[in-house]
Amino acid sequence: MIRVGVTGAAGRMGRTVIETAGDREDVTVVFAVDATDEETVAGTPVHEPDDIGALLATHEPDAIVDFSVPKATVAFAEACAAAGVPLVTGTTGFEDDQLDALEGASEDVAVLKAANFARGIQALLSTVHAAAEALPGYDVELTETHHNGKQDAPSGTANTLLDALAEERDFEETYGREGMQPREAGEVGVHVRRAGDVRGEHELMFAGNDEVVTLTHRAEDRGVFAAGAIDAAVWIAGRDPGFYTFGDVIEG
Ligand SMILES: NC(=O)C1=CN([C@@H]2O[C@H](COP(=O)(O)OP(=O)(O)OC[C@H]3O[C@@H](n4cnc5c(N)ncnc54)[C@H](OP(=O)(O)O)[C@@H]3O)[C@@H](O)[C@H]2O)C=CC1
Ligand SMILES: O=C(O)C1=N[C@H](C(=O)O)C[C@H](O)C1
Repeated sequence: MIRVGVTGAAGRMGRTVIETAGDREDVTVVFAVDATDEETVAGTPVHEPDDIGALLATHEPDAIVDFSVPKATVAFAEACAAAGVPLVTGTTGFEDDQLDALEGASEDVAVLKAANFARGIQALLSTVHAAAEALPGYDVELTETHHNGKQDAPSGTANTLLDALAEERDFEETYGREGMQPREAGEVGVHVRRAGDVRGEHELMFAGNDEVVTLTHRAEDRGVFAAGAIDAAVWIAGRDPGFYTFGDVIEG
């Protein structure tokens, strides 16, 4: 049984992590942190972000599971590095300097960052490489859909899919189109939709002249992300410092 602290605890994902952990026997939540005014989340008392150093020292958790906002994640990573507590973060929307800060923390402690903790996305990533290799010259367009509360665009997962595609071919991204804007050779259109409470949908289309292949992942419940993040926390407990991905967890 590992002991974790949850940051961003009162958000859509943090709350789901605490609820999911309550149904598992390999993890227990020892503290929760959020900027909210709520006193508890799913029965767990919520502490202020500034308390993170003291919480790490008092509870000595095996890992932190973070779904918050980029600025807060960087502060938590620095506190984790100082306390020697591994960090698992699913937060997305980082600027380059914030990514540098996370990598800096990973010199002192294990840090695992994943834009998507659904196992299906790991399978989709492998398929992207295979499709791009098998379908040279086919046009590619990426569409992602999320709930109306999502802050960052395109999604972290969309960027991860584009990174995977970039390992196979050169392209320029174009974000939406309007007016007289025909498709340029070698571009990948990226399309962002925000509506309702869609948990997260990503579709990568490969189109030739007479055929279309679409690779689609649809998360139907946030529990799928929470389960993967908790699996990552179990995996990272006791690991050496370093910067890890969810792919490392899947590979075992
Ligand atoms: N990797 C993955 O599998 C997934 C990643 N995500 C990502 O996780 C992140 C969170 O998503 P979601 O839960 O939907 O977002 P929410 O906005 O619902 O939750 C974020 C929470 O973080 C809190 N917060 C803000 N500032 C701080 C701070 N300084 N310290 C502690 N908590 C703080 C917010 O509080 P307040 O509202 O009061 O500001 C809020 O409760 C996003 O970046 C999202 O893209 C989401 C789903 C899956
Ligand atoms: O904000 C969300 O909800 C999600 N964010 C992640 C992302 O930006 O890729 C993962 C998932 O799609 C849900």
